[in-house]
This record gives sequence, structure tokens and C-alpha cells, in this order.
Amino acid sequence: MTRAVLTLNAGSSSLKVALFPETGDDPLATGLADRIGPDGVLTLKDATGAPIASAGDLTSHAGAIAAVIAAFRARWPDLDLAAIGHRVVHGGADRMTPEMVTGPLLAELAQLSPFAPLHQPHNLAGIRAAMEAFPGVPQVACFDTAFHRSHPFVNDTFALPRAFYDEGVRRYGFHGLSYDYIAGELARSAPHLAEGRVVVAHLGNGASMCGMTHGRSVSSTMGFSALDGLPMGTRCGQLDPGVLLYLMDQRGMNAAQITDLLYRQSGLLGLSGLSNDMRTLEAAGTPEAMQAIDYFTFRCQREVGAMAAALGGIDALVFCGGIGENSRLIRARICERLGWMGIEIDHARNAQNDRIISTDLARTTVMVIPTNEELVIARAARRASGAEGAA
Ligand SMILES: Nc1ncnc2c1ncn2[C@@H]1O[C@H](COP(=O)(O)OP(=O)(O)O)[C@@H](O)[C@H]1O
Ligand SMILES: CC(=O)OP(=O)(O)O
Ligand SMILES: [Mg+2]
Repeated sequence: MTRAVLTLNAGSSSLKVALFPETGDDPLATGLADRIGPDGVLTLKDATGAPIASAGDLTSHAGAIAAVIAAFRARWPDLDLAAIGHRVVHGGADRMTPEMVTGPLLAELAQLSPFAPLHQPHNLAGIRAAMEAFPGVPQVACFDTAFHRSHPFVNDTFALPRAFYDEGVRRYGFHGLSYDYIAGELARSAPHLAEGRVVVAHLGNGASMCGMTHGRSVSSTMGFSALDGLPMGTRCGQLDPGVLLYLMDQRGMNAAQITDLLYRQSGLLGLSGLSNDMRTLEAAGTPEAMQAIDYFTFRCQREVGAMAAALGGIDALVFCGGIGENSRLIRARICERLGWMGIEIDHARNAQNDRIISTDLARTTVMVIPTNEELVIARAARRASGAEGAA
């Protein structure tokens, strides 16, 4: 086979992998390990969508990564990788571009793990596993935070004493690789909108919104950690810090217990008492599941308003992520009270997952754009490793 670029994208509930040729946007193979946990399943497909391999019982991200590497090796014994690109959720305050992985970089990134416990350890485990499986192949780290480093100070800080900002207590924002892709797609397919005021809703197991103009991030609902903003599969979203004081003072909870509560037991799972997965909640129809959906869609409506205020208006709303790309119910529910912002969706278009789901007369364009973090990672890996120039 020709030389290829491998991408690894570890999300909080999933591992997405892709194998790209040295040039071009179409992958040779893609893979998804979904619902990592007791029901975890990995499926790898070739460029035609035909299954290459599958594996079940994926209880951890590390197991999923090992299964991916084994399956690619079995399918392509002479696999020749020009570079491996990794999604790394947290890059810290100064990283605005992808970087080649080195020992010191890995050590620095490991220090950020406590700020992104559902992601950073898996991202770094992926890098280590890939370094071991493919020694000598350049590894490139692509940061979710990088896209948001353009935020103005008012969207980058909290109203704490200045020393905290200086030591890195800032609003970083995440899902940057996804927003980067959407910005590029808009610039390519709808340049007049790309220049305008766009609110992008990345709604997956992790969920956030980004307000962007001229393709640059101005504001994000996520802050210091990937806990802030919208409620998520198992994360609480925006929370009054007084609740934390109560949990510590009155309930005697320690940091580890609070971490578990806010990252793993809250959000859709906590409110429904049933599941973190929107598909399960939509199908269940129990009062608690419906309340969890109500809370999710209400907070999404609030945050579209907040992002539009940060941008001074809105020209387009874009949905992406597992929920945003697939759930016509949630998109319709979010849009139903946003008529005052010029948002009006066409229900037939919405039901078909059309690219434009707003009515022809609506003042604000509403779009569904499947995100492609893998392509952003692959392009960056080619660039940073020099593979692009060599091709
Ligand atoms: N058809 C669907 N209807 C509703 N929700 C869906 C559908 N397909 C996927 N989802 C939601 O998308 C989530 C996964 O989103 P995704 O962006 O792929 O994951 P991650 O945040 O782990 O990267 C699932 O937890 C599920 O709630
Ligand atoms: C940052 C984040 O929440 O990522 P994901 O949606 O992949 O869990
Ligand atoms: Mg994701």
C-alpha cells in the first residue's frame, strides 16, 4: 500500500480513527469505537464502507487503540506510515498550532490531565501506544484548545484576582478541531456566511458552542475545563460555584468525589437516571428522560442567545457532533423558541438531515455540517511532519 497518515481522535465516549493517503481528503479506512465501556464495539471500514474488522467488549480507550492497531496491521502488513496525528484536548495557554511530539511535550501535556480527565489521559495513552507500535514515525499533537486562543480578554478570563489568570486559570474552550473544520467548510461552501456571525453547536457526548466571525473563535461555552457551558452526556455544564462550596462544606465531599460527580454522574445521565446517550433517552420517553431532554434543549437555546450577544448578532447557526448531525428532534426543539433571532426551520429539510434546514425566508441560515476532526488532524500531521512537502 502507499504511504499513509493515521489519525487518532479519542473523545469521552468514543475513539475515532482514520487512515488517509499522503495527499487528498478521502480516507482509505475509518473506524469508530462507540460507547466505550461495557457495550464498547469497534468497527473498521475501508474506503468503500465495507467492513475490514470489528471487535467487541471494548471496556477502555487503551483496549480500543490496541484493537485498531492490530486490525490495521492484519489488513495491511506492510503499512507504511508517514505520520500519526493525534487529537489532544488540552494544549495549555500558549499552543496555537499543532506540534511534533517530543518527550518534554508529553510531560507538559500530562500535567494538564487533571483539567481534562475524560480526555487528556486517553489522548496521551494513544500517543504512547502509537509510539510503541510505530517507532520512528513522526507523531503530531493537534490541540482542541488552539482554535480558541484568539479570544478577546473578556472571553478568556474569569473575574478572579489577576494572579489566577497569569497562572493559567483561563477560559480555554474545547472542540477546536471540530470548529476549525466547520470554519473551513463554511469558507469553502458559503463564504458570505463564513465572514459573518456564526454560532456553531457541537453537540455530542461532550457539547459546546462557539461564536465565530471571519472564521475565528470569539467565544466558547466551555471554559477552564470541558465541564462548563452546556449539559452533556455525563457532565453538568454551567454550575453555580456555590454548589461546589456546599458539596465540600456540608456534604464533606473531596476533590476526587466531586470530580466523579461532575464529570461522570451528571448531565443527561444524572437528570434522567437512565443514560448519557441521547438515542436511549429519545426512545425511552420516561418523564425523567423527557426532563433531561428539556433541560438540554433549554440550555442550548440560552447559549445560542449568549453566543449571538457576544457576536453582536447571528447570521448562521450550524449543528454538528453526534447529536447535532443525527437528531432531528433535538435540532427542532432547540430552534423552536429562537424565532426572535430569525431562526425558522423547515421540518421536511430537518427530517432529511439536509445541509440547510432553515426555511427559504428565514433571516438566519440553519445548517447541519458533519464535522471531520480527523481531516483537520491529518492535514496538520502532514504539514507538521513534512509529509505534505514530500508527497
Ligand atoms: N441518531 C441519533 N440520535 C440522537 N443522538 C445521537 C444519534 N447518534 C448519535 N447520537 C448522540 O451522539 C453522541 C456521541 O457523539 P459524538 O460526537 O460522536 O461523541 P464524542 O462526544 O464522544 O466525540 C451519543 O452519545 C449520542 O447521544
Ligand atoms: C472536549 C470534549 O468534550 O470532547 P468530546 O465531545 O469528544 O467528549
Ligand atoms: Mg467528540
